[in-house]
Amino acid sequence: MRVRVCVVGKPRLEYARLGLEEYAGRLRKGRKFELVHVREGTQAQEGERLLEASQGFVRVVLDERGQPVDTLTLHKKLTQWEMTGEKVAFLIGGAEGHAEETRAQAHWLLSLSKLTLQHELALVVLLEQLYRVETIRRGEPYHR
Ligand SMILES: C[S@@+](CC[C@H](N)C(=O)[O-])C[C@H]1O[C@@H](n2cnc3c(N)ncnc32)[C@H](O)[C@@H]1O
Repeated sequence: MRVRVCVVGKPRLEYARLGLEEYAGRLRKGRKFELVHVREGTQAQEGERLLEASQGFVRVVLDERGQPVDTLTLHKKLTQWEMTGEKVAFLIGGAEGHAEETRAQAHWLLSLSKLTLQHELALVVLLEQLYRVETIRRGEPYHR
């Protein structure tokens, strides 16, 4: 299955760059994984760019107001989409968060926690969770 992560801007923080490298590297060995950075701008411009980058994909919009899930639920959702041949895109907003229009286009509004995370940190957490799901899919002992 094709999984794309669309994120506003490129990570500037060193820890985020390292986390991104680590988990994006691991993910590229599994499912068809793509990372798309869209240019920063106004909230509306960023929203348009995120929607354009995820055209034709099931859109999972990451937002603290979304549905909180555990890793096994995320795994189940991805498996369902894989079985129906969908491509899935995860959208991470910029410093101002997502525009209302972006949220309105979500197939699923997903929360990583109730806490507001800096967007580069949210990206690293998402990638680690996608990697965790991948290891569950492959029956590897990473997830406990
Ligand atoms: C700094 S946050 C934006 C905060 C903004 N005040 C808001 O109301 O959304 C930047 C991006 O990181 C992601 N993010 C931050 N915390 C999150 C969380 N708890 N769950 C899911 N995504 C989160 C979202 O994609 C969000 O658009």
